[in-house]
Amino acid sequence: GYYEEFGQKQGIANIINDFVGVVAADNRINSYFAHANIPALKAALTNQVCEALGGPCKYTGPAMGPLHHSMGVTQAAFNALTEDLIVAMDQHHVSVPAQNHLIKILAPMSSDIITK
Ligand code: HEM
Repeated sequence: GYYEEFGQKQGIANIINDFVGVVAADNRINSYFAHANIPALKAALTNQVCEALGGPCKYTGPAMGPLHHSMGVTQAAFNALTEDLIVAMDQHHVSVPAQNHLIKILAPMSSDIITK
């Protein structure tokens, strides 16, 4: 399954680690993360992606809407973040079908996350 293709929880954690690094270096969106708790963000994203891919993890944080509600996330920022995730998945040689599977799960969350 896709969970195995991503390298299970450790593989996902490695991809998320690099993804957050790509975001931090991305001047289009890194200002959103200026005050973020990066270790907590990495742990939460790892659990969320692991669960979404059918792994034995559970994301226990707030729902996406309330969490991002006051951040003023734009469509352009959402798209940039998605591009950064693809960069990180490419770096880890995740296959295109597996990448598309994850993007298809995340894309509908944009309606809760984009508020501006
Ligand atoms: C499908 C897309 C997204 C998902 C799945 C997602 C997921 C998450 C999760 C799970 C957290 C919680 C971290 C924690 O509990 O500590 C979080 C926080 C956050 N997200 Fe997102 N997010 C998405 C899109 C975005 C976008 C597009 C932006 C802005 C460009 C953004 C900005 C933030 C910020 C600034 C935080 C707060 C970090 C902190 O205060 O410590 N997110 N996101």
